[in-house]
Amino acid sequence: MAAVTDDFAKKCEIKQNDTLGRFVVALCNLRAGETLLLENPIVVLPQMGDRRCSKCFKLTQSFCRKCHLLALCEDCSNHDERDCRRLAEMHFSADQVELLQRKEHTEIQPVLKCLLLREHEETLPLYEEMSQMESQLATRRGTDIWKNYQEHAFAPLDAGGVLKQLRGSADEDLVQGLLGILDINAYEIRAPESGGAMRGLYRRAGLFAHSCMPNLVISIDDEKRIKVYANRFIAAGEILYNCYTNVLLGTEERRQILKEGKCFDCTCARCQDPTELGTHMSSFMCSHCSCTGGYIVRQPNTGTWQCLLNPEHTLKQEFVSNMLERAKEEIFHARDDIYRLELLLAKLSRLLHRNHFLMLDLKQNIASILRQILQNIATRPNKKVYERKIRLCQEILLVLKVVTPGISRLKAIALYELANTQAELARKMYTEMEHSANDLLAELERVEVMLRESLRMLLFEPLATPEGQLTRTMLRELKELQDDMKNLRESNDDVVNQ
Ligand SMILES: C[S@@+](CC[C@H](N)C(=O)[O-])C[C@H]1O[C@@H](n2cnc3c(N)ncnc32)[C@H](O)[C@@H]1O
Repeated sequence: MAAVTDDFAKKCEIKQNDTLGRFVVALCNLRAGETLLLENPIVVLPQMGDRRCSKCFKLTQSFCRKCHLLALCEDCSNHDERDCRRLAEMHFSADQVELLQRKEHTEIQPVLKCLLLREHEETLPLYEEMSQMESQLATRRGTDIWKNYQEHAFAPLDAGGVLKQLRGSADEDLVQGLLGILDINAYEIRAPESGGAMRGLYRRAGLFAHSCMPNLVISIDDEKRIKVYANRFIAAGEILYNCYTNVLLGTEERRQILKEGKCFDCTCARCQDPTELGTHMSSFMCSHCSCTGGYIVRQPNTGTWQCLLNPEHTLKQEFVSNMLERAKEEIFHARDDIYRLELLLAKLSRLLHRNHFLMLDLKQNIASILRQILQNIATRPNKKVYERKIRLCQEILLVLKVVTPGISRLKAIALYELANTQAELARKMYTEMEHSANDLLAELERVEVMLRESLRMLLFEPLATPEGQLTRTMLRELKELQDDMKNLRESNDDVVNQ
């Protein structure tokens, strides 16, 4: 059952306008890191196309043997008793069950879970609140996603006789509306299997408007409870913004995801700025010979790609789209191969700005492979491997500092990676006698500053999250670092006193 903390009522106000629909503003000044909302989900559902056990959420193709309609894996013996009983009393024929259980009709499950909220007195208020949420029904009508839901949710639910057995009426618009509400409002949550994802719908957390420069951080713990906190000081009256997409994508990509997935055009400061706040995360290098150092950016009003130094130097949209498609494909094929990734990075650096989102993607890929190499003691990596990873972390951090100012998980993790690698390199150089004890101490002092900065951001994360766990590891590592520094200082004092 969804529980909302008092924080939201005390610190937030729900407003409405023509552009945003309902949105949330701060009722009072908020400190960086201050919690605004802790909330349990109304429903937890698989991502589109997946089928998950109603009890443990593992991927499955099995169904409950009593109700026949809700998924239940072989390891679980039961799911919500009320839902099971309600569906079992509908007594579907073998043909109906066969239709409703078909592999391709995965979207039946989310619709059923939502409609079942309406069947019980206790959950009816949740259903009513959920049905107030934005569904973008009119915008989605007749689109591909509508047709997909028609085929894999409404048609089988209708033909299988489920809709007419439910308490209230349920027509095509209701089914499409519920699926729209999930697509527009649900948050991605971690699935039981590593790297997997599913969705959670929250009463209050779904009300925050979007900005590509958000002032909120969203974190969902292992119990699927959402925590929303301020990433910077927020003055009373400011609109509270979450980011619905990946901040490390370029403007066109972010806007396309928002348009297709959430049905609106983002007008935030970053989307309006052709240089993306000076980061050039979507800029091309101007290859005109008279134009060294010129960057070609997309003008948001006209959509033309023009050099900032010389506006006559332009690129055609078709060239840009094809080039990016090709680059994405090459990155995909080069994944896990550090040599190919480095070669691609060098090749693309002649076409794309060093901070272009695809360059950042490549740099993150390379940094992650370098992490694995450095963790493997047997490979005895040389100094250059550490230095390359440090350089990449620094380059990524420079961009993150602009696009995720304030408290940021991404920035905290990049800083931790940098600090860790710098500490390892300093220790290695000391062991190999390339560093004196004083050099090592100075380096570890710099690392300590970075670790503390990273920890200051991660301390707001709930413990039952990967970042919360990382915080524990970091606290231990910080203590070990401080012990090392103490020993180094003491051994220095011994030398001086002799
Ligand atoms: C998760 S809902 C937010 C709550 C919603 N406004 C409501 O009334 O229930 C997302 C929807 O809010 C609107 N929205 C959110 N952020 C927006 C923005 N920056 N610009 C325009 N519309 C926005 C869009 O209609 C979008 O589909």
